[in-house]
Amino acid sequence: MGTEVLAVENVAFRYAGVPVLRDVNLRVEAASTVAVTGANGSGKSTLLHLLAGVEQPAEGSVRRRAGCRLALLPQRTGDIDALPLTVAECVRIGRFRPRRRLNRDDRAAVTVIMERLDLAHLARRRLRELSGGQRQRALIAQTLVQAADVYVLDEPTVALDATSRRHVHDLLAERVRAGAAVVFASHDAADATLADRTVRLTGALGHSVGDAAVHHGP
Ligand SMILES: Nc1ncnc2c1ncn2[C@@H]1O[C@H](COP(=O)(O)OP(=O)(O)OP(=O)(O)O)[C@@H](O)[C@H]1O
Repeated sequence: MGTEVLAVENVAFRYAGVPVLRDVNLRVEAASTVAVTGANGSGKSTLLHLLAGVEQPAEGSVRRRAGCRLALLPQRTGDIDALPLTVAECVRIGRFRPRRRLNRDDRAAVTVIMERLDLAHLARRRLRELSGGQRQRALIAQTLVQAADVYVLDEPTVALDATSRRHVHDLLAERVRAGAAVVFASHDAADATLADRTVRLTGALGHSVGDAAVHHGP
């Protein structure tokens, strides 16, 4: 077994008393990929928020390895579109540290990720002037430019064309080969074939109670 970076044990979660997840168990190891699948409303985003510490479980525990650096790509909301940010500024935010200017490594990482995600020609364009897929690429770049031990991505490729999707898959595979863990949500079962392990949230009774079934291997 690999080194554990994140673990979810017997977790339950409720929004204002309404159960969304129960009995969820998940172990995330370094240098591995975990897919979280399930229908709309089954609790994928909620589970990712618990992993990232954005939400706290009602029951059970979420453990993160000490010092674990986590980069989160939230599911797209309209909020970001209203910000007066250029693509380059959006990506640089991924390297932001309080009271420190971006150094040469930071700037090089920004340049590389923008090239890899075909964003260089859009660097000065404002996010709100972009197509949905272009904007999603900018946000993925902001996440992947971070030096993280775990990348948690909520439906990263949902708005992307086949070429961009392949670029993102290649980048994620590289991060894993370099020792990071990747956890991503998808409602596309085919995406799960990319993962070493899949957590399927079944949304029992067709509504919002998700049970996790963990399968090993693609
Ligand atoms: N802030 C909230 N307050 C109350 N209920 C919420 C909130 N966010 C999500 N829910 C509910 O929790 C359930 C799980 O939502 P979640 O967003 O985790 O699902 P999902 O699997 O990510 O869905 P999708 O595939 O549509 O993105 C849904 O029934 C949803 O209505």
